[in-house]
Amino acid sequence: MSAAPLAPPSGRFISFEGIDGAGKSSHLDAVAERWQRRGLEVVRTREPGGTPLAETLRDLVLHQGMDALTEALLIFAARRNHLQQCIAPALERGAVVLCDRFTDATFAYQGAGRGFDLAVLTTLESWVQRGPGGLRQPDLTLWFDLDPAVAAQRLVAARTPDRFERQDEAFFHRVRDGYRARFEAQPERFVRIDASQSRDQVAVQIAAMLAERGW
Ligand SMILES: Nc1ncnc2c1ncn2[C@@H]1O[C@H](COP(=O)(O)OP(=O)(O)OP(=O)(O)O)[C@@H](O)[C@H]1O
Ligand SMILES: Cc1cn([C@H]2C[C@H](O)[C@@H](COP(=O)(O)O)O2)c(=O)[nH]c1=O
Repeated sequence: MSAAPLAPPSGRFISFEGIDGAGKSSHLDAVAERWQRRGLEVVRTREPGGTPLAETLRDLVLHQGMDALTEALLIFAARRNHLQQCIAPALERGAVVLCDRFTDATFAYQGAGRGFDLAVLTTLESWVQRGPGGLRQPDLTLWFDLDPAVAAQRLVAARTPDRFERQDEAFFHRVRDGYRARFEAQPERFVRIDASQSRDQVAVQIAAMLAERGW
């Protein structure tokens, strides 16, 4: 008997998460190409960013000094605009949305990394992400889990660091712990990817995870 045909995940919202340098972006592109080859509309986007307004806010957040509350408010303002202008319309059209980071990053970076009040983040999340169907969250989140020391080595050669990438290793240990806490709290939404492996081995993990879902 032949296997059931693969059904690409129309109208699904998939986020890619992890500390800086974990390897998300490379694999997001590969997943997008896989589904585009099958004729699916794929929207590749990122946070902060994804719309002209949100990209302007991204530039401020990544390059201007500010306190933690200002940072959190700008990130959620960018997210609100991104959800309204880009993500929600794409999902309604039946596209699959692949987003390089979403709100788990805010809980990991602003919450665990900066020590910002998690209750305030939860309130902002509910204001910004509430829609007709309830709180908008990714359907699936791929967490690229990597030791911060390894991520830092990968990034050294890659580019000039922004405000977050200049943080010390202790900051990224806290961010990683923040991601782990999200992963443990919502195991049904998350898949942990062992990002310490080679690019090819990481691609195999992702392919296996997609195959499990028939995607
Ligand atoms: N499995 C891997 N092994 C070794 N190097 C890798 C691996 N995956 C990615 N890299 C390299 O590490 C660097 C960071 O990768 P990438 O930009 O995909 O990470 P990222 O998680 O998207 O980072 P950021 O969030 O900071 O943009 C790049 O130079 C990339 O070529
Ligand atoms: C969504 C989001 C992002 N950040 C930080 C994490 C990264 O250091 C940068 C984005 O850069 P990338 O190269 O596109 O990964 O922004 C954050 O602190 N909080 C967030 O909610």
